[in-house]
Amino acid sequence: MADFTLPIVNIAPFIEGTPEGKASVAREFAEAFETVGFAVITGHGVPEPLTSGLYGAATGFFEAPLDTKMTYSPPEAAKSRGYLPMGMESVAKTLKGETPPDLCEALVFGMPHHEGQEGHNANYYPEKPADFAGLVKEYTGAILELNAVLMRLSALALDLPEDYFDPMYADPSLTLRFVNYPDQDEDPLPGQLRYGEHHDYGALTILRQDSAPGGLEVMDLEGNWHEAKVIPDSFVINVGDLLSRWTNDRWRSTLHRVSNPPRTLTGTTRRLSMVAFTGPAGDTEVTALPSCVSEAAPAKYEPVAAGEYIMSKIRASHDLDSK
Ligand SMILES: O=C(O)CCC(=O)C(=O)O
Ligand SMILES: [Fe+2]
Repeated sequence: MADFTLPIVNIAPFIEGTPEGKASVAREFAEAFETVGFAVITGHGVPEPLTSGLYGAATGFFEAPLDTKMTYSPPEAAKSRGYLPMGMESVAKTLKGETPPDLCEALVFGMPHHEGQEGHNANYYPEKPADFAGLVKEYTGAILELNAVLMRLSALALDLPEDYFDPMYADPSLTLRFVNYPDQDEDPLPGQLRYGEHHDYGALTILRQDSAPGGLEVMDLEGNWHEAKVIPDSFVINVGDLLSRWTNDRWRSTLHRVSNPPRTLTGTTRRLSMVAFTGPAGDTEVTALPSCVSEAAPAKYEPVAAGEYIMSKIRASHDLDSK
């Protein structure tokens, strides 16, 4: 347990763009995703004041009374936007059937520039703190820029031309999920966690976590859970089911969860994460990448449309498929 660390990859040499720098970052990226399915990236170029400003705004939102927060909860059953109070979601249901609700509340945004387009609902932007909407839009732009870099890096790491994914990411998908894990005044139920074990659904997830106790844990190949240490000014990147499937399982979509803080701690253990789930345009047909199939390793999966695949996972997490 003590010696497990997620691979740390400084991507600045890729962004700066010498061929040797790019090739060496791509090798580190490939190694991380083929073995652990996670990497911690530094040198990413997202301005720290933007990230920490938004972190502060999201913290302020969750401090509002529940009835204020509920005014941002949408009417539809499978909620992929707005406020999701505690008790709404049990993410481990996607794997294990009935499980107790996760000990978190969330505020979710879809892509600002998709709002109002067919198949895309409007976002709910809190009025307070002031300029939350502006910060969300600015951060979305910065994360999409980073994601475009990461997908070019992914292409090289998968032995594809650097611009291979560009057409599928001209109009990418992005869901921004702010998650608040409150203090736990009462004992959790048996098996109840801050966020149950799960795989992410999409392509790359870009996560900013904070250093409060009761944090992200990642499963290794032997089935042991390990704490993901928090590196300042970094993002945790992981491979979701869609990207793993795209690579014909060459890259791992690794099981992870958020643990409860130890009951012995006094003082606050409240934790806030900012999670960006990214993917290609919703109508992208995801079929095994040419560099990931061979006679010895034929394609394992049927082609799927990216957007439909992710929606089916969201429905399962809300237990709607069985109703
Ligand atoms: O809060 C975290 O560190 C991870 C959250 C997570 O895994 C998710 O939202 O999918
Ligand atoms: Fe996750």
